[in-house]
Order: sequence, then C-alpha cells, then structure tokens
Amino acid sequence: MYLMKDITREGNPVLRNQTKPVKFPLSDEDRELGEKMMKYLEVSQDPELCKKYHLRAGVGLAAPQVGQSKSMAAVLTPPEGEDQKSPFKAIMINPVIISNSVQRGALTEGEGCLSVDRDVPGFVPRADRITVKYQDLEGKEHKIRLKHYPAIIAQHEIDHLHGMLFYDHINKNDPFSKTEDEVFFD
Ligand SMILES: O=C(O)C[C@@H](Cc1ccccc1)[C@H](O)SCc1ccccc1
Ligand code: NI
Repeated sequence: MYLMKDITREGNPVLRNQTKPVKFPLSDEDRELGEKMMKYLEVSQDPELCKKYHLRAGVGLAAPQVGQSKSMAAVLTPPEGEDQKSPFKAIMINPVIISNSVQRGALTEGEGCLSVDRDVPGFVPRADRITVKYQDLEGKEHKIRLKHYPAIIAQHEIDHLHGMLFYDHINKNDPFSKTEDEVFFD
C-alpha cells in the first residue's frame, strides 16, 4: 500500500515528464500500479485509516506521483457532497480529453496537490465540462462526460500525465482574477 513516503514531491523531475502510453494486455506490474493507486485513495478517504497511516486525503492520484512515468491515473470522488448523484470512481489508462466546454470553472478555494507540500493560493481555471476517453484495467474503452468537481479532478490528474502541476494555471499577475464566463464552486 502506498504511504506518503512513496509520493513524489515537486522538484522530482518525474513530475515534469510526459508519461508513456500503457500497453495492453496489462503487465501484472501495471495492473498492480492501478490497483494500488485506487487503494491509496480509498484508504485516504477513510478517516480512521487516513489517520492510522498518516496519509493526506486524496480524490485523485496519477502514476508520476508514485514515481511511474506511465499514462495512468486513479480518480475517486468523495461520497458526500453534491457528487452523491454522480460519484466517479475509475482507474483511467491512457486518458485523453476529447472535448472541453467553452465554459470555464474553478474551485473557489483553489487546488492543492499531494506532490506539493505548500499552499499555492489562486484560482485554477479549467474547463467546467469535459469528455474523456480512457481504457480500464481490462483494456475496455470508455467515453464519459464529466462536469464541475469530477471534471476538475480528472483535469488535475490528466495534467500530471503531461508534466503539468495545478499552479501552472494560476494567473501570475492576479492569482484570483475572475473572468465573466467562469463558474466558481466549492
Ligand atoms: O495531487 C493530486 O493529484 C491529488 C489531489 C487532486 C485534486 C486536488 C485539488 C482539486 C482537484 C483534484 C488531491 O486530491 S489534493 C487533496 C484533496 C483532498 C480532498 C479534496 C480535495 C483535495
Ligand atoms: Ni496533484
């Protein structure tokens, strides 16, 4: 099971590399990688286990964050909140965003990252709705539409697969700048 010591932190070049596509049929190593990343999210969202293993709660984890420069990420939206309607749980292999809404969105409290041990204040403008294509552990193709919070998480994780970190998107001159067509939500 991954612990915080296994999470790569900013400064480690693996976080800035473009990841390589994952081949199918999955090797045992790649299957285990996906399962372990999802396991981290599940354990980190259980208050007892999170404390017991000294984890930082996470709703997403990308392979570069555990030192693997492979195109794979796990997403697990927390059960509470308005996501109740559309909880999203997926190990996304070779994910590609195939369409973005013009409408932009951002979390009012900004974003954080398990690989960034500091607060970086500012809005992280992203597409409010996206269509993502990815393969699951069996290699089956999925094409899903995400909006609001799950869309933010998926974009944050897919960014990791392209060597991007959330603060790359923050406006340097005015971190909290709002343009008229953006929606902000908690
Ligand atoms: O570092 C990661 O990729 C995991 C991030 C993903 C994320 C952060 C902010 C906004 C969208 C996605 C962690 O989930 S940061 C910790 C966290 C935990 C619960 C809710 C929000 C953020
Ligand atoms: Ni991150």
